[in-house]
Amino acid sequence: MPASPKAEFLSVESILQEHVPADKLAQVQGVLYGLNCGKPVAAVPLSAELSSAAAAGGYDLQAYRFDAAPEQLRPPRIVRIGLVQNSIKVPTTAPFLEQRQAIHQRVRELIDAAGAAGVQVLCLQEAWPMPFGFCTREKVWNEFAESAEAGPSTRLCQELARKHNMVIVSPILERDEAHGQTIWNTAVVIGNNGNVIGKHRKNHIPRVGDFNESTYYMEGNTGHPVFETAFGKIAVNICYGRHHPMNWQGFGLNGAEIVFNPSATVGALSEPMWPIEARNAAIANSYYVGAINRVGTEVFPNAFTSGDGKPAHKDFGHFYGSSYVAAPDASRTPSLARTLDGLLVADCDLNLCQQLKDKWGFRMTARYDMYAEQLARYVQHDFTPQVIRDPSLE
Ligand SMILES: NC(=O)NCCC(=O)O
Repeated sequence: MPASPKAEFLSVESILQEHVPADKLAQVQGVLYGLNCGKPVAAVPLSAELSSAAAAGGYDLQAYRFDAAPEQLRPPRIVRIGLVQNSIKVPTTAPFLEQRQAIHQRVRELIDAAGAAGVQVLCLQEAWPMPFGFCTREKVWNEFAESAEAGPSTRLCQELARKHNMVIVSPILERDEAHGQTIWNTAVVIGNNGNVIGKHRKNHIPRVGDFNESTYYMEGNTGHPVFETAFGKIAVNICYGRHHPMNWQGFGLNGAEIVFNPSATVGALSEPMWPIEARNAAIANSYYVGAINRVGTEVFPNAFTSGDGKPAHKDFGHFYGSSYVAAPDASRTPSLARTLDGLLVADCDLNLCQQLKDKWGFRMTARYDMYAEQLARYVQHDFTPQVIRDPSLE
């Protein structure tokens, strides 16, 4: 009998490993994940202590390495990045403080593991300190919004950034006190000294499926900032922004070397798109992408409808995790599990970005002047599409 689409499985990788004969698996993986410097993306061994802590803590822990070709005039620039995906830890009916504290406790555990693994730049999932209650349209979830500069989640990340000498990207629901308590979907970038370097607000707000986020916050007003950190130039393209190639491009034009894509998305809606979009962005923009998805099924107290004629329900569907890192040379890591919390570690030689620009010349061959001219025309109210109709159709 075919498996029900509702039945959750650990990962595509685990199915391949179980069913593809060992002598064919490397070929299959070579096509699926690409080659980095002519070799499969190599796994990096982590200490036995870290592996035991992951097993005891019930989370997936994987580590890989992306190389660049040796250069004569520059040393390698290797940065160890970490992606964290986590489920909520107590039911959405629990007191909000208890919910946030339980998530904080788990994320502290995962960041401490990343610190012990030597991670230098880490990114958490979208709206990590809260359940993703935006499906409900109930405004009560706004209570989880906090100050980007001084809220409890920023303070926790500042403490951990100092402790581990780590840059931490912390995507939260932001309450902007200075502007009439406006709510934003914001990624706070905390430097390795524990300082807030800056923040980026989600540019594109979904209006699809149960992602009723436009009920809560508006399109961001921070453009495409790149944050120059002690470990490289990073940027954050929050979730639904990954469907917009020009959004990815904006971070590339500002010089990003690593773009994180903290997300919250569910299987029925987007899983076939997930392995493609971030990877394509890495290729097209000659930078690394760390794609992070929430994990687990979150059930809410009150039923809501999806506006599709189907019965009211209390959950969003399954957040399928599957976080991965994609490199500018089209190679990528395998995914973290679809059903477990996880920490993905990847060593990225940033020299690969320039090497791919030199090899493929995507930036150089782009026709920005032509695109700019078309866009300038397109945004005019009297724009008419450039269509040349076959006269024989008359
Ligand atoms: N959080 C969010 O923007 N989700 C939208 C759904 C998707 O982009 O897959």
